[in-house]
Amino acid sequence: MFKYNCLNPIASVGLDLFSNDYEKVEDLGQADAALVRSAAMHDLELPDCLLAVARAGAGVNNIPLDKCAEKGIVVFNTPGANANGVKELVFAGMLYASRDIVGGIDWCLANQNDENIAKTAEKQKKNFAGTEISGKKLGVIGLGAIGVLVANAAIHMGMDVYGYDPYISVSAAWNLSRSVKHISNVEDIYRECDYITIHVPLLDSTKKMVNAEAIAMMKPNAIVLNFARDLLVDEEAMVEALAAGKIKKYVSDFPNPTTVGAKGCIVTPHLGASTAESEDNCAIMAVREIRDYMENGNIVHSVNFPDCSMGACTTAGRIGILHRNVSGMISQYSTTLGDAGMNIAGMTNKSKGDYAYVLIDVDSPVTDEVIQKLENIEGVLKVRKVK
Ligand SMILES: NC(=O)C1=CN([C@@H]2O[C@H](COP(=O)(O)OP(=O)(O)OC[C@H]3O[C@@H](n4cnc5c(N)ncnc54)[C@H](O)[C@@H]3O)[C@@H](O)[C@H]2O)C=CC1
Ligand SMILES: O=C(O)C(=O)COP(=O)(O)O
Repeated sequence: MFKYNCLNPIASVGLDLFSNDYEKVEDLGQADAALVRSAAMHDLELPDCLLAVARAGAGVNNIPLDKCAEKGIVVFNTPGANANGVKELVFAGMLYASRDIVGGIDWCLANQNDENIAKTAEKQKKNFAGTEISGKKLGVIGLGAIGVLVANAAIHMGMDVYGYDPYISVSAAWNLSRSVKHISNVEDIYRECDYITIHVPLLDSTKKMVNAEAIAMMKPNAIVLNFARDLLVDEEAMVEALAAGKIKKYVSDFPNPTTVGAKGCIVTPHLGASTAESEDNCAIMAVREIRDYMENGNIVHSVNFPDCSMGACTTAGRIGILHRNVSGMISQYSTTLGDAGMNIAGMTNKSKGDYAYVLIDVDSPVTDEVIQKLENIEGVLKVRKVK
C-alpha cells in the first residue's frame, strides 16, 4: 500500500486514477508521495519515507529541488498541462490593458438605475475607448509550453511577433509558427515591442531579469504582461515607470503590496492555471507520473533527476538507485549484484547535472541484504526495491 498526501487541493479526476493500492493521508510525515500546486515547501520537514513530489503545474520555485535530490526525493512537474489556460488569460490581459473594459463595465453597473442608459452609454463610451492588438508588435520572452502557444495565437490575431529564448527546446521550436521572428538579443524586444510578455521559469538567473535598465529601454506606452512570477520583474522600478507615464500598463497574475492598487497595474490573483481543464490535465499527469515511479521505478518529467524508463518489470526483480553523478558507480553496483549471485537482465542509467539514476532488472528476487549493500556505497542517495 502506498500513501500519498495532497498539500493543495488536487482535481479528483486525477486522484481517481490512484488504484486501491493507494491511500490518501492527511500527514505529509507518513506519505510516500506528495502532490502540490503552489504551496511553499521550502520550510517543510521532509520525512524519510517521502519518495516523490509531483507539482501539478509548471513552476517549481515553491519546492526545494536540491534538498529533495539530496534526500533521494524525485520531484516531477506536468509540462504543458496548464499552458492553454495561461495562454488564454494572457490574451485577456492584453485586451484589458488595451481598452478600458473594466472602466466600461463599472460605468454600466454605476448607471444601472438609469432608464436611459442605452442613450447615455452612446455619449459616454468615448471615455472607455482603446486600441487594437492587431498590427502591434508583441515580444514573447521564453518560448516553452506557454510562450509558444501565446506567440502562435498572437500571429493569428494579426500581431507582429518577436520571440526570444536562447534555450528553446527542439520540440518547442518545431511547434513555433514560422511567422514568429527569431530574436537573439532580448534588448531588441525591449526596444521594439508594444507588448512584452514573459514566460520563463523563476531561477537565480532570471530573477529581476526585467529590471530598471530593461524598462528604460522600452517604448513609451509599452504594455508588459507577467503571467510567470512576480520576482522576474523589478516591480518597484515598474511601478515608478507606470507613475511616470513611461509604461502604459503592467498586467500581473501575482498580487503583492507593490503592485495591487498602483497606477497602471492590472492584477489578477494567480488565475493562469485556474481552469477546470488545466486543473484536470495537471492532476491526471501528476498522478500518472507518481504511479509510474512508485510501481515501476520509471522517472518521467522530473525536474531534479533524469528521466529514465524501462516500462514494466518482467523479470524477477527491479532495483532503482538514485545517486550522485560521479564515476565508478555502475561498476560498484554490478560487482555488488555479481557477488550476491544475481544476474543483471537489463539496466538503464541516466544523468542530469549533479544527479543520476539507474534502473536494474535482475533475474532473481531482490534481497534486503543486497539493498543494504547498495545503500552503503558512497554517492548513493536512495535505493528502492521496486519489485
Ligand atoms: N500564472 C500561472 O498560473 C502560471 C504560471 N506559470 C509560470 O510560467 C512559467 C513558464 O511556464 P511553461 O511555459 O509551462 O514552462 P516551460 O519550461 O515549458 O518554458 C519555459 C521556457 O523559458 C525558457 N527560458 C529559461 N530561461 C530563459 C531566459 N533567461 N530567457 C528566455 N527564455 C528562457 C526555457 O528555455 C523554456 O523554453 C513557469 O515556470 C511558471 O513560473 C506556469 C503555469 C501557470
Ligand atoms: O503551474 C504553475 O507554475 C502555476 O503558477 C500554476 O499555479 P497553481 O497550480 O494554479 O497554484
